Amino acid sequence: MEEVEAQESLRVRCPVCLRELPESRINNHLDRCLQQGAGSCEAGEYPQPSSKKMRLSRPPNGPAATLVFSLFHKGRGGGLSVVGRGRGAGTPGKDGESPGPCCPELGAAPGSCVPTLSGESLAQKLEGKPLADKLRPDTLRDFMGQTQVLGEQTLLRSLLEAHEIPSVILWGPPGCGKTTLAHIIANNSKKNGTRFVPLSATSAKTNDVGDVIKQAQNEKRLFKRKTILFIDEIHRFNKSQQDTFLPHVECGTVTLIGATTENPSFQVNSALLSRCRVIVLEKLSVEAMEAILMRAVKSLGVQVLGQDEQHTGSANGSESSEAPVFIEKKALSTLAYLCDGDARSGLNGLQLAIQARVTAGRASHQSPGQGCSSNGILVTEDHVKEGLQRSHILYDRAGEEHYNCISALHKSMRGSDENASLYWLARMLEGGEDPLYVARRLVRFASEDIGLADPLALTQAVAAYQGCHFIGMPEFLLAQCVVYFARAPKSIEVYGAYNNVKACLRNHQGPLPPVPLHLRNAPTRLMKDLGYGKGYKYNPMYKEPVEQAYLPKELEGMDFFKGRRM
Ligand SMILES: Nc1ncnc2c1ncn2[C@@H]1O[C@H](COP(=O)(O)OP(=O)(O)OP(=O)(O)O)[C@@H](O)[C@H]1O
Repeated sequence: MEEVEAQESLRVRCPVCLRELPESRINNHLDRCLQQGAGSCEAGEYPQPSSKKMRLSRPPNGPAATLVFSLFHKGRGGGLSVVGRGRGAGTPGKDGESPGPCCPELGAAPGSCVPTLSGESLAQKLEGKPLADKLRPDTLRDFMGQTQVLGEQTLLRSLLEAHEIPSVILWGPPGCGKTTLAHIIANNSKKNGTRFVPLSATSAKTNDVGDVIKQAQNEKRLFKRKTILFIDEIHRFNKSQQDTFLPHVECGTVTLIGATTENPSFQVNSALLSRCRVIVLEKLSVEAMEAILMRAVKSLGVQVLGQDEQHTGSANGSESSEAPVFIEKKALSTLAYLCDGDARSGLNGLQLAIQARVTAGRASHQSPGQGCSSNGILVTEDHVKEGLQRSHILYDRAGEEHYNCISALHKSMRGSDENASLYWLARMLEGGEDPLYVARRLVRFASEDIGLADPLALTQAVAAYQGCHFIGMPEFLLAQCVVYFARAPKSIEVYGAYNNVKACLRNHQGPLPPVPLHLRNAPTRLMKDLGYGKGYKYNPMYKEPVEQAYLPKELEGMDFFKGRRM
């Protein structure tokens, strides 16, 4: 009797649904949980997430495997999310296959599928989640470009086809498909029962990682099931957070997929890096972008107009009562160019342009004579340009581009190339860079690179910095300063000499030499008695140059400007 009570009081957590149960019931519960799916959980016994951030959403009649082992949800503020794979707008059908017919003739890459977006009207299709999210591909067939790492005969492709996923770091610029690729790997690996757990390093805590690891250990031990841990923006974890999963990657408890826009050699713990393959994704090519955009317009039911075609009649034979929508082919090509290899920007730009036109079309329909054509709505190249937030396209303020551009500006000024200097400045400011960030760099440049060759440069830089505080967009103010600096004579004399002093201090063996007594101030009697200030020659009292040592004895004759003793 006592033994039964003891068993009842000992509670263990089911590794599948995370529910805590008496030990005596765990085996039966597990069998049900695994064989019949989440539905086997008795009423009211559906798992409660262990952490607040953990979301377990259950597809209406989905199997347990779908509940626990899938899903991939991209969210920038995501935290730990193990999300059930519901069939929302644009989500694929069973087994990761995209619904809807394969339509290679639509201009997308051969074999690509056009997802059917839910919603009756175009306006409804454009509502809710961003188009880029709705259209995130689930299969490699719809993943465009990046053939250097995913083309036929590449290592990664063979591994994916063999369901052998090594630990990888996906490194590439924003919107090039890192999360999408991880999403595809998730779908792929689900087929052999591998769990996929996504975390976002922007909000996940070390405890969240610990929870995932614990669960992965249980899964491995009890069911021989593998876990893939996807960490978005892995560079945001500090080195010690990265250390928490290092041993578990090493012993195979989890396969790690990290995504980063930052150079992993600086941002990822070197021990971790040496256990992962680094896959470098590139900005998407214009052709790949065109294919992505083409897939998007087809999924929206928007018709593409060639150069000389007129927009008449209904788009795509739509029977809907709303006006048909057309887009110029040129508009798509321009968008593909301007989005600078960032598919998210391209798709967002397309969505904004179409949305704006549809809204304007509706308004003019209500008050005729304001530009609505009875033949339908046309989206042109200009509309698409408007829809693009250039700031998000040309320049990535948070990423590597930020450092690349400021470095290019600094070097152009140093090289006295006023055209290049202005170009890099404009590229940053037009891309939305913080003017104060540039101004601070100018202050540094004035002292490091111009120095005493033109001491006024520093005054200019500080004035430019202050000016930035006074006016909204101080581009001309900064431009003036940048051109002044590009044209100014340069001197690194002080910069070099100071570095020599720093090196001298760093390399000094033993305690630093004391300040010579004659250079010390002697405000008290005691200090005077100790010899402070004794023998000091007050220069204004002498007509001729004063012979006096100012450096410690050991450094006598040192010339930091030449970096050696005289
Ligand atoms: N290679 C691709 N093929 C098809 N669609 C893509 C591709 N890359 C990106 N996309 C589209 O762009 C959207 C954004 O891509 P994704 O989230 O994968 O970018 P990312 O590289 O992870 O960016 P970030 O670093 O900003 O998170 C996806 O939802 C998808 O619709």
